[in-house]
Amino acid sequence: MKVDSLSFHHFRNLCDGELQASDGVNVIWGDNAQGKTNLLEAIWLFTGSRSFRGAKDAELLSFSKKDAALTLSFTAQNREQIAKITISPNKQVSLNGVSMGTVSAMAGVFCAVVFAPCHLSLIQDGPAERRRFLDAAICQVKPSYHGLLTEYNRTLLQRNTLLKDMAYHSELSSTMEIWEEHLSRIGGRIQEIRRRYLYRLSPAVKEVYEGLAGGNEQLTLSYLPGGHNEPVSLEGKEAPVFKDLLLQNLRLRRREDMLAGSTSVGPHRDDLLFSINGFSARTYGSQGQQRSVVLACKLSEASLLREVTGEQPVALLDDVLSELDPRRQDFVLNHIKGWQVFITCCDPKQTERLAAGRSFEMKNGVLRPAE
Ligand SMILES: Nc1ncnc2c1ncn2[C@@H]1O[C@H](COP(=O)(O)OP(=O)(O)OP(=O)(O)O)[C@@H](O)[C@H]1O
Repeated sequence: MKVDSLSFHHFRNLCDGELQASDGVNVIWGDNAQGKTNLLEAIWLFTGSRSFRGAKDAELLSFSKKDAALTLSFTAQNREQIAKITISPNKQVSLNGVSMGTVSAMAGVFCAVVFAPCHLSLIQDGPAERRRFLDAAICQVKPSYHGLLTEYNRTLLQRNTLLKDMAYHSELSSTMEIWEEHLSRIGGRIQEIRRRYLYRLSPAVKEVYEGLAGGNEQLTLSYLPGGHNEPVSLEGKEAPVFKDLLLQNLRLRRREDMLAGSTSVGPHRDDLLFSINGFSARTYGSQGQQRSVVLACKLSEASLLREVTGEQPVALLDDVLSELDPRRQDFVLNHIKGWQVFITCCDPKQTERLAAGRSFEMKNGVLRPAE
């Protein structure tokens, strides 16, 4: 998978222009607030996922503009393809001249992994961030998963509404049974898919982390399904029957849930736990350790994506090297050799150890090949 070129029109602070990418490393350097991250965000949108900064579509338009467009020429499955995203203010996509509707249609067509400083929230924030990471990663290897999540959220909403109505209409309990069975069927499937994904991701994350840390630290990743008291093992292939456990828990907690007016168990309460040498990375990890955990997740996500799709995803690395000591920096730079990489930094000297590629300066939204 590689980006050949990207053109942008009225996108954030970027002045209309085009990036002609190298197949190897593309360094985009410049001072703060010049538009480097905006450029990575523009490429990322072609994966079909939401902005990695959580931006709403309208925020992607240049101030005071009513529409924007991005055109990506890329090579996937040995074929040159062209995708175009128009934002006015909702995003629509066309692929090779055919309208595909919403950008989620690009899931699995163009693949990338992104690391941005805001992704430290994967460790530092609550479980929702970790679920978001997991879901976005799974969607890239299994695009139909997106539909399952939508169906789950719709059914969850039905149960929550019914919980409130049941307080006044006890006769609704048989309807509740039906919704709970449906919810546990879809929810159990989501948990099974998440566990299977983590079972494959976990060894790679451990290995990359231990490489980053120079073999002095051990990282453990565990999956805690919403409603379970203990994490489920990611070591063996044996997995609990999530569907049955979820149905049991939904019935068991129905009264409590009625009082709370919301559902307390299910994949919308899942969490991932990271521990370094047995201690929670969230509670005890240093900045550098937390950054390394997130990086290990992102780099491993890319390896898994390549295993599943046969294509090496494009790596988008925003300000990845800061706060890492030289040994950790070297590990990152060596690990990504051979990938197509877009890496931003303020000081291009930081990336001198990378293989040859192209370097661009970003200044006030103007992108120029650097001398
Ligand atoms: N919708 C928009 N329209 C115009 N300008 C915008 C829009 N959204 C963000 N900006 C501007 O883009 C600039 C930030 O760009 P970006 O986040 O890409 O910076 P950066 O070069 O990555 O900086 P840093 O090194 O600090 O991360 C800010 O000056 C911001 O005001």
